[in-house]
Amino acid sequence: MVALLNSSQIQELSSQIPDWKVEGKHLKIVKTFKDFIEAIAFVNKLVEPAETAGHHPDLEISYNKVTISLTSHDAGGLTEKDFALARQISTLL
Ligand SMILES: C[C@H](O)[C@H](O)[C@H]1CNC2=NC(N)=NC(=O)C2=N1
Repeated sequence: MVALLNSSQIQELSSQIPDWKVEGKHLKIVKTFKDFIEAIAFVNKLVEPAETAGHHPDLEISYNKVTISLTSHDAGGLTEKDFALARQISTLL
């Protein structure tokens, strides 16, 4: 299991991904698409990087809006894995 990050590490890493918000033990971003089809197409693009990383986002889809929430369930908070996946997801947005 990867180690939990401390608050100064979280502050430093989150400054590199300004589109994402730190909300408690999660990194969050909300992205709006043209319609449900495009929202789902985007969600499908997350499968490959998540499987490769062995780390998976929590997803909420509401019509054309996708909320992505990242946390390390096993560690009980934010780890380097969450930031690595957030940086990767940002390249798809
Ligand atoms: C065995 C496997 O590595 C674990 O079940 C993984 C899978 N993906 C995961 N993803 C996230 N976000 N947190 C986890 O703790 C987690 N655990």
